Amino acid sequence: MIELAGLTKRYGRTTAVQDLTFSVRPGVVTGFLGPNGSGKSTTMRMILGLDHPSAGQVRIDGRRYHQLADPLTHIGALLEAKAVHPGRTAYHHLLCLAQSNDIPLRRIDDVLDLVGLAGVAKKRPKGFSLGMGQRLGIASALLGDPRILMFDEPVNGLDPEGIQWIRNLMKRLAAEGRTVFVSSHLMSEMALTADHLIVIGQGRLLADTSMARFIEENARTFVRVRSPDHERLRAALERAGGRPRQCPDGSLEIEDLPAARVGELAAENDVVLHELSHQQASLEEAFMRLTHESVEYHARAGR
Ligand SMILES: Nc1ncnc2c1ncn2[C@@H]1O[C@H](COP(=O)(O)OP(=O)(O)OP(=O)(O)O)[C@@H](O)[C@H]1O
Repeated sequence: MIELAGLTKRYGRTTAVQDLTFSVRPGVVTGFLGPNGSGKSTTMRMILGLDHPSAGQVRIDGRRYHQLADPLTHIGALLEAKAVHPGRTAYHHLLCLAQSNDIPLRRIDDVLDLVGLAGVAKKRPKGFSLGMGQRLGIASALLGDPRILMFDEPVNGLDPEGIQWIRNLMKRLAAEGRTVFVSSHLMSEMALTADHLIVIGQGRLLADTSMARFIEENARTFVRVRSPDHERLRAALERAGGRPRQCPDGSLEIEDLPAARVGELAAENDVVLHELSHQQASLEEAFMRLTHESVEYHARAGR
């Protein structure tokens, strides 16, 4: 478990992170979302003890990062995929990490296998593709077999196969009972991966909730209906207490009647339907609504 209490970071006049209090729990993938510059990387660096908080604290399984005897066996992280010595082979890179953290050397082959890099273990990372670099970063994070994993933008720049591989890996790690904390700008990907969400804006906590609840609370769901006889349909919907909205494409949107009721009303009134669909709001829409103000603030400040 990762626990943040009143975590704050100021850089001169900029407050990058302000009074963040939340916990990241084991057994689920927790997504970490926020607009550009909202403080995600700064928060992650403080969790790893790479940045010193101006106020507040972070606990990793109840202890500060610097109090952990062999940190890599408690928490593994991928922050900068390219933070690898270019002159060392993939194997040698992992060997240095294992030796300096008292990790059994057999773990090197295990993680190389796990991330699919066994065949290039003796190659230097400077020739690696972006996807291979990410895999080596993930191998480093997994080397100490930690119960907590943290990934900053792990799918950045990856192809669909690489993205799917990382998604399945995260889910598997969480299913093993580990704590998985991951940031991403790809909303559609986050919607498929995360069970729980932490959302920040301008360094402050905006939401700490399940994925389903976040979407339900921050985005609109409605029924879309299309008919060649939409005036009669509209009248029937209004008689039933609905308030259909006419869209420019000729369809009607109804927020206050369920799809089944709209279908029944159409049948009762002999109205032909060309479309009847429940429109599920997306994570992206929910995120945009919630963070709109912080983005606006930045745009105004920029001007
Ligand atoms: N070392 C630093 N010195 C000064 N300001 C910094 C430093 N690191 C971050 N900041 C500022 O703190 C704020 C938060 O930055 P941070 O990189 O944590 O955001 P982020 O959410 O990770 O952004 P992105 O999604 O763009 O990666 C920004 O205003 C940034 O300019």
